[in-house]
Amino acid sequence: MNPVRPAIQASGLSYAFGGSKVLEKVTVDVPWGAVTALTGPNGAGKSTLVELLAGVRSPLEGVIERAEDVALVVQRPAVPETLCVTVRDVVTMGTWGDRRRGRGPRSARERARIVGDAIARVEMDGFERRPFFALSGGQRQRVLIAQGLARSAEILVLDEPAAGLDTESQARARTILAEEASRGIAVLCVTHDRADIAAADHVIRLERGTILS
Ligand SMILES: Nc1ncnc2c1ncn2[C@@H]1O[C@H](COP(=O)(O)OP(=O)(O)OP(=O)(O)O)[C@@H](O)[C@H]1O
Repeated sequence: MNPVRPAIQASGLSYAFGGSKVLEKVTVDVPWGAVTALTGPNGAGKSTLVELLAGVRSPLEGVIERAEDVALVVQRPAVPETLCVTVRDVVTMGTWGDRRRGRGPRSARERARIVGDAIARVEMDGFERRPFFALSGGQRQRVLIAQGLARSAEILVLDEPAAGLDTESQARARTILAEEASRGIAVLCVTHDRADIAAADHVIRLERGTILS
């Protein structure tokens, strides 16, 4: 983590689906040690922007510099019953990300500790052996947040992590993000929630594919 450079620096990002422009020369910095909320109306381009920032999509134009690996928490997916992964499996997948670089857990015991801690933080302990498909939408979302935490990445990007959560779980998710930022990592969170926006250290507003200053 280099405090001089932002965690993510992106400039002049443009993106289109087919012929229709979704992002138009967007420039954003994501700072270290803070929660940055990304907000704006439906269709503004928030998911597209976080996918570009996380490296899931490539921009048509513009430059993105990431100081570290990014953990991306996607919106809760619908999963078929034939996908027999458990809650523990889904969270454990979060620890696989850095195997190429030898940065993952050093032992099975360490992996189990990371996974157990992440599950406990989203208050899903007791559900470890449950099939992921059998969870409610909000429970799946909490498990995906735990997967993001288990990545132990320096940059955490979440696409509407509070969608479908009850009020108590939303507050818990907000606390978790603040805790992550307070240990110095960069947190970028797409949200429509007023309390999330009020609690964020920085707010980026996107409207029709451009940043409102
Ligand atoms: N796979 C796709 N194919 C074609 N168009 C798409 C696709 N995904 C998104 N779009 C379009 O790109 C625009 C931006 O979508 P995006 O999902 O980034 O918005 P958003 O701000 O995240 O919206 P929401 O708040 O509803 O989640 C929308 O007009 C949307 O219809």
